[in-house]
Amino acid sequence: MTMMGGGDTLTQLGSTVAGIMFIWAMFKQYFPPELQGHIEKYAHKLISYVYPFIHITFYEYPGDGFERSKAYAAIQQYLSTNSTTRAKRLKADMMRDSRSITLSMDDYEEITDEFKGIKLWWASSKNIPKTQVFSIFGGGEEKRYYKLRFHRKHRETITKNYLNHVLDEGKAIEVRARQRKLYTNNRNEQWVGYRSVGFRRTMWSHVLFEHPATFATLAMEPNKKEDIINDLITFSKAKDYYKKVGKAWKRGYLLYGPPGTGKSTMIAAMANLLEYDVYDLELTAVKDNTDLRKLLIDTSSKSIIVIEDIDCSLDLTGQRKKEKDEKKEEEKDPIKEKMKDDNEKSKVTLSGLLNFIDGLWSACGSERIIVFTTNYVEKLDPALIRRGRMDKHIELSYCSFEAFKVLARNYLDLDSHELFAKIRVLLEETKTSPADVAENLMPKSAEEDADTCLANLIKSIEAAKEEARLKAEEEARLKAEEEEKLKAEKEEKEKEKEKEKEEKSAEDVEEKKPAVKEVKENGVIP
Ligand SMILES: Nc1ncnc2c1ncn2[C@@H]1O[C@H](COP(=O)(O)OP(=O)(O)OP(=O)(O)O)[C@@H](O)[C@H]1O
Ligand SMILES: [Mg+2]
Repeated sequence: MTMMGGGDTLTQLGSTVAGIMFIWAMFKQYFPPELQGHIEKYAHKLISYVYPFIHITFYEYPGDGFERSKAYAAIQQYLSTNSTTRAKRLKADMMRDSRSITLSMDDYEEITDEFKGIKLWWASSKNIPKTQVFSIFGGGEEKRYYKLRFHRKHRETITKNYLNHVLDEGKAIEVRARQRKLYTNNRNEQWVGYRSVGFRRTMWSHVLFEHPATFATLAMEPNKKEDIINDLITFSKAKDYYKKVGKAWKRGYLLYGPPGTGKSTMIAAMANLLEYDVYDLELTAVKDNTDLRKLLIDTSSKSIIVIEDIDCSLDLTGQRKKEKDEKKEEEKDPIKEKMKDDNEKSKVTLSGLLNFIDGLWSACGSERIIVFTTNYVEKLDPALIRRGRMDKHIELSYCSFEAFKVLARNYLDLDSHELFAKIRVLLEETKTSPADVAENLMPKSAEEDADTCLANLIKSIEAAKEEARLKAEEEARLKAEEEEKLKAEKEEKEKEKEKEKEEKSAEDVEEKKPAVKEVKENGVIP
């Protein structure tokens, strides 16, 4: 492969011509205007004859310079895979958020590329400004750019096809190499902080997403699991379908069930299956509906937006009422006031949240999954979880025998064991969460083997069973006592009523007597 193509001599020629043009610009005032026109016309002809190339420059930070150009990033990816075998001087770099070293073309290096038999030259370079401006975010002091050079007769093909090819290819490489991220939303005040130093607002902070959970390790009935996996994969491939039916390309999942049944684990498994980023939205840190919308707009496609324990984050009307009451008592205490300011309550309303999920704004960006988790599905507003908002409702419940088998395989590499039958019966009788089962199956010391772990599990379930039995007994006893008490009270009341009745009838008799006497006295009785 050629490193410095035939274009190199032409480049030199080009700069010579440019030099001549510069001198011409200085002296042209001494020529009469008609002659000027003639000279320029022929000069341009001459230039295009000896220098038939077109240059296109792609800056890393175009425009105001805060946002890195997407085209530059894509070209960098494209060239780094295409150039490492060809360029002599390479630059090793630890890409942001990546753990491995990536190689790219060093500054002032040039490589050739070929597209449909057309030869092109890519050069990387940078402008160093005369005044050094300090910038902590890079991109401020040096302006890096890539320059593409090609023969002008290929203009059509290059601008229409080749550039698209480079951008698409670059993006695809980026997606393949990308490290997935777990984001969480910052409090509103922190956005302003970032803005004041001239960096673009960051509403989300992130770390690398490295949760090891997969659907293979998730304990759940196999057919239910299969169903969810199919649903997710169908969704991720349904771009054209969603377009056809006129729906935004997104899907809502509601995960509900008791604590420790794998709701959070399932979200991680979903992200790993589809290779999506995860946005963990903390609703209580969102100031109001407008901020909620801004957060939504700032999420990327191919992502899962998660709101955990939605029933707790969304105590909407009650929350504000309580705040007012508290204010009266605390007004004189400055420390408490300050503390309250710090955890100022969110003013996100139910309608704000509904809009977040399927309002007009939710359609910007695509390929997004929204997941709610809750322990109490019955507490949620029906509007929030109706189909169309939360399309699929998934119940995660206590550990079944099938789910136990998955855990036994994960934790102990066991497919069967003589104790399985006993465990099956116990699991059917007692509500045990997969988290509890998993905890017991994990060896606690080097001496513990599968047998001891299973025995531990049995012991633990039996203890839980005993506890549940005692609790049920206690409850039954309390209930019986309560009933007894109620019955006694009722009897007491009835007795009292009886007594009242008797007294009343006795009084009536007393009252009637004088009336008769009176009548008799008047002598009206027949
Ligand atoms: N179905 C499951 N399959 C495999 N592991 C599970 C499962 N359920 C729970 N676990 C284990 O138990 C732990 C707790 O589970 P997880 O955090 O997913 O529960 P959760 O349903 O989100 O609970 P909560 O409602 O309290 O948030 C996990 O670390 C995981 O190892
Ligand atoms: Mg959870």
